[in-house]
Amino acid sequence: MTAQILDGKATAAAIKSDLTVRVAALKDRGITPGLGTLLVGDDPGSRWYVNGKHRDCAEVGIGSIQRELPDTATQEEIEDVVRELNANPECTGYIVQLPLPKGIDTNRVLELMDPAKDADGLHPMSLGRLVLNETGPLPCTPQGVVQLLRAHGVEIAGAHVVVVGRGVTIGRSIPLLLTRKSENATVTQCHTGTRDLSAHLRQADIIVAAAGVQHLIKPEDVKPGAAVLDVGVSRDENGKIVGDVHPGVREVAAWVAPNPGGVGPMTRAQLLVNVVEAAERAAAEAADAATAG
Ligand SMILES: Nc1nc(=O)c2c([nH]1)NC[C@@H]1CN(c3ccc(C(=O)N[C@@H](CCC(=O)O)C(=O)O)cc3)C=[N+]21
Repeated sequence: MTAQILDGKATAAAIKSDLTVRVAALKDRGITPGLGTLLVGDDPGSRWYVNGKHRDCAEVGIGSIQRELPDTATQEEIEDVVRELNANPECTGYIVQLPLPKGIDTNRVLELMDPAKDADGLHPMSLGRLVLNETGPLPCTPQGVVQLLRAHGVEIAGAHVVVVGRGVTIGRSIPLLLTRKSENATVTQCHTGTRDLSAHLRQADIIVAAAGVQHLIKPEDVKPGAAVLDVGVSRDENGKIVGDVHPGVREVAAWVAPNPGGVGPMTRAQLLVNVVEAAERAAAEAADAATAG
């Protein structure tokens, strides 16, 4: 039997259709959510992602604010754009596309962002709130993984999840999300220093592969019936995307999130969720202030 597909495209489309209704409701109250992006440099992949985000915004009725700088931009020039987006009332949420050029202090840029406008969930304040179980924007790819599993009825509560990777945008925060009471998974985090990765993988009910190592997850390392999510992105000599999961895994697993077509579209959908929720929070705070005053 071949695995069923965790269909990120279809799930993202359903999320977007729900958001379209919520955006219309905000507009009725005089609020138009707007997503800002700052792209530094002209990497074609990064440009492609950023353009995709603005296409998504147009689909659900969110406004777009696009800012670009050349790859020779200085720390100060980047920070000036961040300050401008912080102050810009049309921009209710924004992202600084990563990675930034060599020599730029990325954490300083992220810390300068208004946390109320953090659409990526990667601001230190947002990550701190996640640790503290407070509400706030969630990191897009990790939350995309959770929503993709939920949408397909894959049991998370009590499951043993093995995450491979410890990058800031994905690997580090997935255990924080999945071990919340609302998810109740048990999580093992593996990385390049893990001694016997295969032994850990064979225990997993759910594998989240975010290492960026081509075909790292082999069929013989997967427990029959497991769910395997491919979040790894590398490129072959022709520039085609190659994931972390060997194609043969489809013959062993019960569920597979392919790459492309799995978690990627969910990342983009969650970005829109964060923008809409930030606008909803701001609207609720404004209404509270009005009644209090
Ligand atoms: N501040 C910031 N936030 C990010 O969220 C961010 C970033 N920087 N830098 C780069 C990574 C990468 N990323 C992807 C988003 C969507 C797809 C996606 O939709 N992929 C499609 C198509 C893939 C293709 O064909 O190229 C798919 O998986 O089906 C992929 C990758 C967001 N990132």
